[in-house]
Amino acid sequence: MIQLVLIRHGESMWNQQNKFTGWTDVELSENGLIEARKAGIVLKQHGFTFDEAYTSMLKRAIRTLWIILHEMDLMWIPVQKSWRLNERHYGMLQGLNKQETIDKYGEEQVHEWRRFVNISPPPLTTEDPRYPGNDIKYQGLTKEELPLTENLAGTEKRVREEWEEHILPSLKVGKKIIISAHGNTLRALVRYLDNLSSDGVANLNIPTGTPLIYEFDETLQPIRHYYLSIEGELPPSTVQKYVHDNLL
Ligand SMILES: O=C(O)[C@H](O)COP(=O)(O)O
Repeated sequence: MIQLVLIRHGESMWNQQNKFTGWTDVELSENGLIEARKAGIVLKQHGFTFDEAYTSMLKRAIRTLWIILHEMDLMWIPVQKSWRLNERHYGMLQGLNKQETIDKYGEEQVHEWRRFVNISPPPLTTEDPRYPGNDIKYQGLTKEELPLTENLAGTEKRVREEWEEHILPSLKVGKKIIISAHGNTLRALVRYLDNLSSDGVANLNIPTGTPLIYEFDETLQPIRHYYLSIEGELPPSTVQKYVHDNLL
């Protein structure tokens, strides 16, 4: 049986302030730092270890991974950072408070922007300071790869590229892998792994800082998945969703 560990970064400063974050490079909150440390302790206590790690270009996911690997004395393993694992880009919504956006545009429009696969929030212009083309982290990306906004289909496409190009080949040769990423990139991966419809993940909100363990058979077909806590396995249905997701 092959295992894969997925973890959404610990609570960020903008999760705490209920703001649309996307590619904005915000820090973890104090609570998020504690969540990341707990995740490392839980994974170590339950006998997990890793050969490789994958994360995004955003510090909230990178620092979550660093804290976990530090707790497990695994800071020496190779870490692949990729923009393809970045959170979904939220366009002009980045930096806006989620509740204020609902008050302005209505719950239905905000739900469409957040969870409809083929709907994108209003786009940035290339002059906007939030445009990734103005960020040295993304200097290697083509103009087509640099988002002004993004729908979930676009997020899924780039996550699948990273999965097929780097992560799956490593799993196939028996590498033990952890992926530290974001709410929508992990929803995209879960949808792909479990072959779910877009409706199947519309109400799936992956909690921050809680290890999600996937088990595969020898043909890399998913057998089951569960969240891991100090007490052990938690069925997905029992996991306390992240607060801000419940606000919307
Ligand atoms: O980018 C964000 O704002 C959050 O991390 C995910 O937001 P969502 O749950 O509204 O997609």
